[in-house]
Amino acid sequence: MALTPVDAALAHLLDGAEPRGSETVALHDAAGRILAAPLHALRTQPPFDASAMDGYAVQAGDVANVPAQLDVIGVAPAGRQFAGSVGPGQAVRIFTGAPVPPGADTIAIQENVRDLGDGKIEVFETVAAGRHIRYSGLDFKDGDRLLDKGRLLDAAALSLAASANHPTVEVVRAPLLAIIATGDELLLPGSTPGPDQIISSNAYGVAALAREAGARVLDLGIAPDREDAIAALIATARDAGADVIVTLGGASVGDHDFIHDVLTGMGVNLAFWKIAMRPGKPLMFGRLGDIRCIGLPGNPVASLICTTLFIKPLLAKLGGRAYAPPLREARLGAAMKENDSRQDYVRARAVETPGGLVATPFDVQDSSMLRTLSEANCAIVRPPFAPAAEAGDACQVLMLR
Ligand SMILES: Nc1nc2c(c(=O)[nH]1)N[C@H]1C(S)=C(S)[C@@H](COP(=O)(O)OP(=O)(O)OC[C@H]3O[C@@H](n4cnc5c(N)ncnc54)[C@H](O)[C@@H]3O)O[C@H]1N2
Ligand code: MOO
Repeated sequence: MALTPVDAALAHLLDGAEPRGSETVALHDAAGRILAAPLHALRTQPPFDASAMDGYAVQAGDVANVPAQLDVIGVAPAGRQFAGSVGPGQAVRIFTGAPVPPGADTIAIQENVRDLGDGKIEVFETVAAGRHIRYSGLDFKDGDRLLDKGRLLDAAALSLAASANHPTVEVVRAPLLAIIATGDELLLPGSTPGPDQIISSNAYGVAALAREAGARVLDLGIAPDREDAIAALIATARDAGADVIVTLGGASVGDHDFIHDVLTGMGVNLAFWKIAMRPGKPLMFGRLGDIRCIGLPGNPVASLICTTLFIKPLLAKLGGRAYAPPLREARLGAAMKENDSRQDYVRARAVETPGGLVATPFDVQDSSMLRTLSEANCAIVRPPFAPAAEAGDACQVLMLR
């Protein structure tokens, strides 16, 4: 079977992926979530003409010529409006956020006022009508559409929703990703490995990337290299309501690589198996009913690069989010040899220079090496059949951090 090109593989994954339902959450639980419906104001803000400063509510005509003496007839703190109205020659002591009393049309800030005692003040700076007044509805009016469907609920959006008097918001249901590691050689971190055993690492990075895309994660642990054991965990994931099931390892063609047979045996119609990419060649994808099933290669670097390029965009789309892997233009810091038929993601270190970003590939690119992946901050993208390139040549990089 021909290797599926990277773009075609991604298109298969994203085909038909849409948000699945919504849920109501309290504002404090809504940070980072995606609005499932437009949000409208349930009130007007400010609901009255409000003073923007501490000072005195006055008539502008009274302070056109200064100094001007006025009688203070009352007080208006925030939350308690002055009951009367302000007439000529009169002032009301007012504080930021308080309703401007009827009759007053401007605010003399207290820095420009001298208290003469006996309820009298002297204003010694003129103030134009309308100064320091926030008119009713300045921010928003009852019924205004404040936030669009699909909006990420960041700090400003959450405070706005609260201000508009919403105690809860309707957000897109976060997709559930189930992760199943496979392999007789694997043990959980913290175990004491036997001489032929290693520690299962891939699930932790895959889960972290999935959460960055807004997904919930169900880590189902490790299945031994037995078809019935792997199938049982896939059934557990399905019963738990997973939107996406990811298996780690067993995706290739060895005698102990069962994922292909397990998935097809459970009725998954594979859209592709094996892609024109390095690392990541054995990737496979298909659907079990509504559930997207992805067989990730076991090599740790392959599993994380594939998650970045394929699973993050899928989870983002299922969660109603905009996401594209972060690609940047750069220049090579070292020569690279010509590429073969697979799109190569070459771990590299990129630095900002006055002439732009310069990416230098690491010498050793074995896809088992997590230390180099954690030292890399990008992967140089080498398209299929890219010719040999010199240091200084333009290239594209996938930023990893
Ligand atoms: N004859 C061929 N052999 C291989 C091919 C091929 O095309 N023909 N492809 C190679 C490539 S590329 C990759 S990638 C690997 C991936 O194979 P599998 O998906 O079947 O992965 P495993 O064989 O199960 O494991 C590979 C490697 O990764 C380790 N591993 C697996 N799971 C984990 C985990 N959860 N955490 C940490 N490490 C894990 C496993 O112990 C192996 O060392 O196949 C090549 N072979
Ligand atoms: O996906 Mo494999 O890592 O090319 O080693």
